[in-house]
Amino acid sequence: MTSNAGDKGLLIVLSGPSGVGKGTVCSMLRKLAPELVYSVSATTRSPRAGETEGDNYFFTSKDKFRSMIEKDELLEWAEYVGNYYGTPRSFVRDTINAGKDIILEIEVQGAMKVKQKFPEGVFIFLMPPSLDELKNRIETRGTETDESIRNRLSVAVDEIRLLEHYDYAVVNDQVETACSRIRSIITAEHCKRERIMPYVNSWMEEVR
Ligand SMILES: Nc1ncnc2c1ncn2[C@@H]1O[C@H](COP(=O)(O)OP(=O)(O)OP(=O)(O)O)[C@@H](O)[C@H]1O
Ligand SMILES: Nc1nc2c(ncn2[C@@H]2O[C@H](COP(=O)(O)O)[C@@H](O)[C@H]2O)c(=O)[nH]1
Repeated sequence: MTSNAGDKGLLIVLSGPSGVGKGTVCSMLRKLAPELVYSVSATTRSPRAGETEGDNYFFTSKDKFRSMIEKDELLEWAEYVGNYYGTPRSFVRDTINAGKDIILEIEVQGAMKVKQKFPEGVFIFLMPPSLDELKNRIETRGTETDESIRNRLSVAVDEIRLLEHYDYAVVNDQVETACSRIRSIITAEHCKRERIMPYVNSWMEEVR
């Protein structure tokens, strides 16, 4: 959904532990809600099979990543299980200034940094139906080494503890249902921000 002319778009942050299904939910949202814009992050991790430059991530060296930090080109960045991840600032700024809604799919440390800088953002935490199911999902995805799975699961509980700092929790039981919940949140946030009082006042003038 795009905002009224002249208004800024929403900055939506989708976080949650590794393997909960953030990427899967975002892929389906891309189909169901093509008007939403997706922020592509920079990372120092290696591409997985099937991942492409500029679509999944901007894959960068540690030196290049440090230079992006020094030049203040990142809205936020974090170190996550041995690699750096960060959100290019200019794309986010240009998108919301153009009145379009943008989604950042990022981990919790980065989300909290965005919240400090941009408290008017919409912060959504994607929850697994259970910790066993989270483990099952990250294992069956088949992309991580045993060590990476252990590291990712070991930070998951601390990540879930930060849930209270988010505006919404969405359980990813079924992908379609989770997408529908997220779309409802976006619609509600637009309704909350629309300046309806001028319209209401003009109707009231007519009935007076
Ligand atoms: N609702 C769901 N029900 C069952 N399986 C799911 C569901 N959502 C995602 N999955 C599966 O769980 C695995 C992890 O999903 P995904 O890669 O989207 O997670 P992620 O949160 O983006 O992980 P990461 O943070 O590591 O990138 C995938 O194999 C995906 O197909
Ligand atoms: N703080 C940030 N976290 C990010 C960003 N882009 C992705 N992520 C998160 O990192 C983990 C690991 O991702 P993976 O692709 O290696 O599985 C996951 O939680 C992502 O959401 C970012 O720009 N900043």
